[in-house]
Amino acid sequence: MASQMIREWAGINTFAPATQAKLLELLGKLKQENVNTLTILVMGKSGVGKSSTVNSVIGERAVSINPFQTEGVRPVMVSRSRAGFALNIIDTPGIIEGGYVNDQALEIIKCFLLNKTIDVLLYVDRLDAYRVDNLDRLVVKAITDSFGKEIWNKASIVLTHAQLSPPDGLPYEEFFSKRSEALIKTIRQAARLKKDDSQASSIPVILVENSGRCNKNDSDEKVLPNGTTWISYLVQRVTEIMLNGCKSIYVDKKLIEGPDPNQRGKLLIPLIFALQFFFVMKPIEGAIKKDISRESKPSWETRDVGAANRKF
Ligand SMILES: Nc1nc2c(ncn2[C@@H]2O[C@H](COP(=O)(O)OP(=O)(O)OP(=O)(O)O)[C@@H](O)[C@H]2O)c(=O)[nH]1
Repeated sequence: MASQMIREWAGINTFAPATQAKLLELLGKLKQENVNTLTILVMGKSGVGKSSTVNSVIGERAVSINPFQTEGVRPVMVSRSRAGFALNIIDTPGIIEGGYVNDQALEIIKCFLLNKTIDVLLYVDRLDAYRVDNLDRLVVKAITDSFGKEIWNKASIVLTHAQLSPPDGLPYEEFFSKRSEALIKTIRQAARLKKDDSQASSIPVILVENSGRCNKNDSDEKVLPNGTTWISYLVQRVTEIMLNGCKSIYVDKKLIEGPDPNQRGKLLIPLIFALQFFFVMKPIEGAIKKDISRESKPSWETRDVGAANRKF
């Protein structure tokens, strides 16, 4: 029923014909694999370009953009359908406020996601930020604590403001690769991903330029300084993540609330009692018995016993 209410994805017609053709080909590939719905969650710090990226991908101004960081805004799900395929993109507000994770904002996002399935997470940041700081770690940790480590198997980093000239004459690719490595390292550390976690070493990084001044190639497609036609590249990477064999994340009550504190450790109680009995009670009992058997009776006790015997 919900799919009947989804608006047609008309924004795709605003893209260059070459981009449209690639997107429709990718949607066809998903449908071939029996994927008819794709839900993308967009998260990141405030003002990094999350909403702008949603609008760029949808091809219309579906969510509002604010040049000033907005706090306390609710998540928004933009749904569009095309040829029987439903695309949902969930835009979320930044979760950092005053240098800390805003728990209330995080709770609102989690409640919004209840009973939804996250197929792909786009973790958005800016390419033109020159270092990774504690805020990045806090956001990554909050995402991991909320949806589990597995969310990173379904994630990609998105770096906006990608039409830049790197500082100090650094080649574009070198700057991009250094920025990506720093962010991937931070995600691995903050999310505590181990080397054998399937996607830990290969979180894809997608470059995005949301500005209307983004360059275009001869086919009128939006193109980055490294020659990537980024809209179709983004959808291609998203398709690959969708089909990468790792499970999508279903957000249920248990995931949001964490394990039931009343159940936590309940199974360990008999084991703890058994250990206490064998390794604490028994040795103490043994020691007491040994002590009693070794005890030499005091002379007054022996004397009294002798006197008492004589009386009888
Ligand atoms: N030049 C350039 N500007 C961008 C790009 N992406 C976003 N912006 C600008 O950055 C500002 C913030 O963008 P938003 O899309 O509102 O960022 P957000 O992450 O959704 O922000 P919050 O909703 O506050 O968390 C706006 O002024 C955008 O126009 C980009 O790729 N290039």
